[in-house]
Amino acid sequence: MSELSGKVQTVLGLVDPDQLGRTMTHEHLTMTFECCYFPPPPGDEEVAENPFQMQHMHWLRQNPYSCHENLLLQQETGAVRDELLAYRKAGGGTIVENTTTGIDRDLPTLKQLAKDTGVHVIAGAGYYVDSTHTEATKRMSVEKLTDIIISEVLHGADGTDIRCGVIGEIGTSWPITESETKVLRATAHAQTQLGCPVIIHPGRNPTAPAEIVRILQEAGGDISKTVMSHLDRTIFDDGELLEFAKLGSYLEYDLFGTEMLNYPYNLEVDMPSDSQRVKALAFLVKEGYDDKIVVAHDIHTKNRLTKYGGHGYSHILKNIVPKMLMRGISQNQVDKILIDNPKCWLTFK
Ligand SMILES: CCC(=O)NCCS(=O)(=O)O
Repeated sequence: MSELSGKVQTVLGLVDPDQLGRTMTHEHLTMTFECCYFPPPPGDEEVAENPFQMQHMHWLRQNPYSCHENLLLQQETGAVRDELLAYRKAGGGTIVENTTTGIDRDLPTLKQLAKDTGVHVIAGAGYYVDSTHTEATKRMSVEKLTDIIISEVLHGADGTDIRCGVIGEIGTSWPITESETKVLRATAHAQTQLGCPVIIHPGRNPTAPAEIVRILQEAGGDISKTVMSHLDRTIFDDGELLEFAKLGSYLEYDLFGTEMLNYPYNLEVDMPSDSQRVKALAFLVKEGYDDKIVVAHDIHTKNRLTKYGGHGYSHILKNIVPKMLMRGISQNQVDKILIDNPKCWLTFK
């Protein structure tokens, strides 16, 4: 049995799972999203380059990916520190920080934030989507990728001794590319050896989550210890959602606080409102999946910080939980979603 078994690995070391408390399973504290810049609508170029004034905040909420400066969350460590202190005050205990190779993971900053705020921070191993893979990454064998991911968990990542406590978010596009398929296989192999939690970013197609599960399963992955992220922008049909839920992964609704009319990466998608997200959670609870739901905000742009008029990392605790209770999700079920399910997922086998 490894020393990790029965423990959770934070950037400050191993902790007992009971110490985690309320947990957001998918956030970013420092990263860049420049890989996913999307040009502004014609005529909006000026506002796009002049974003941080009150009169531009609505535009920025509608077009978060069309302003270069908005994509540089790594410039806001001071504001994020204040937000984490507020998160603790609101009853939060832990944040899973999903920044992987390709979007500027910064482990020393995560460690400092954990020290400064008392929030448990769990860092992610592995690789984001194909468009961020280097040529060297694309040339690697599954075995080499597996070795790197295992080393990020056992020894530390990016030349530091700071260890990752989950694999992911592992990025995939749609269709899934050859390089992403290798990373998924390596993820499953590493998970088999480590008994660790895995979290996946699916491409923007309703069939993507099931296809990813198939690839992981074929490579020996443990789907019961895997979170499928971003379901709120991926699967919309109740029947399809239940079919996917049967496959046994954790079901993550992680874009709480994001409300936009035109989702630029897939105009077919109608991004749900927070009320619709709560409705989806209530539906899954009614269908018996309360042991499988996890939630988060996936903050990855500046405008979502309270400093810029955004909802911040405490929005779920302050605003969504009361709404969940109003819509028939019991306190016991809320506690499962915020405490028990993340704890179970994050504990090494
Ligand atoms: C790095 C953050 C991230 O990937 N977030 C998901 C954005 S979206 O694919 O849901 O638009």
